[in-house]
Amino acid sequence: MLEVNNLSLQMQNQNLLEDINFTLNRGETLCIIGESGSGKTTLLRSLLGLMPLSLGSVRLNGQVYQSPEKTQTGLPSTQMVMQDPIAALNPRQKIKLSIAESLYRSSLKASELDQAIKQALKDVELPEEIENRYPSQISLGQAQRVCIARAIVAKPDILFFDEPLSALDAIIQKQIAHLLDRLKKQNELSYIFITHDLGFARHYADKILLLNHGKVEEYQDVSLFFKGPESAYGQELLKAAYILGSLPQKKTKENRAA
Ligand SMILES: Nc1ncnc2c1ncn2[C@@H]1O[C@H](COP(=O)(O)OP(=O)(O)OP(=O)(O)O)[C@@H](O)[C@H]1O
Repeated sequence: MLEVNNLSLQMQNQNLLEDINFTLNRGETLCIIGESGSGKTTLLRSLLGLMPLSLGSVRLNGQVYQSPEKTQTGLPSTQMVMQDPIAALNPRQKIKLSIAESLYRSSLKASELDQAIKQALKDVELPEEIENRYPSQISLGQAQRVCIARAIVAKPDILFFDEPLSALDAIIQKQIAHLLDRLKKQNELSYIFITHDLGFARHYADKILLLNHGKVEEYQDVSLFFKGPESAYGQELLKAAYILGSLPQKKTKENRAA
């Protein structure tokens, strides 16, 4: 579905991204990991056409959307969920309007729009009455659910997430991670996550893309990566995560289902 070929990005004579290649199929989750400054956000921004490519291409269902000759802002059938849900919502708008904005291109009648918003809130397990509140009148966890509702209401094929759980406490993180997993299975969605949380990546990813100084250190099936990364950088990263306790010891069938 999504194909990234030889993507490179230079800015101010610096190689911010170099020769990035990966694919994402329907129903797959890719986690982009790597230390701070490795180029994760830059990669996401270049996929979305917010930064121009120097080389390479981004294709969606066979069609080129980004290349040095062509920069299209926003890929069709994609939506984005950011790290800070409160900052992502307009404080002066009721939740209902924030969700409705995702459908501004659709030709839905008012009653259908209303129904789609109610269904999206139900899908993210929020009470219907939240639609009439302002962002300041809901919790952080509820706000992130609203942002997810706003993303899924447009019925995308791919959702991009930039650290969507990092602003939340552990219990809410777990609830939202489960919600995202359920929505993915129900709607056959594909996900691309930027995350520093290797425990999350091990649990939810199908594939791992490890970046270091704008280059791919590893692009691996999740189980192979966590069994033993091939690169010295990958090994060092996992070692640090085990020492700091940010990576639980073993992924088993039982705890994957938990
Ligand atoms: N518009 C820009 N012009 C020049 N350099 C940039 C630009 N945007 C990002 N960079 C540089 O690109 C590098 C990668 O930044 P990026 O934000 O992609 O890293 P990251 O892996 O997402 O980091 P973090 O995990 O801290 O969010 C950094 O050195 C940054 O300073």
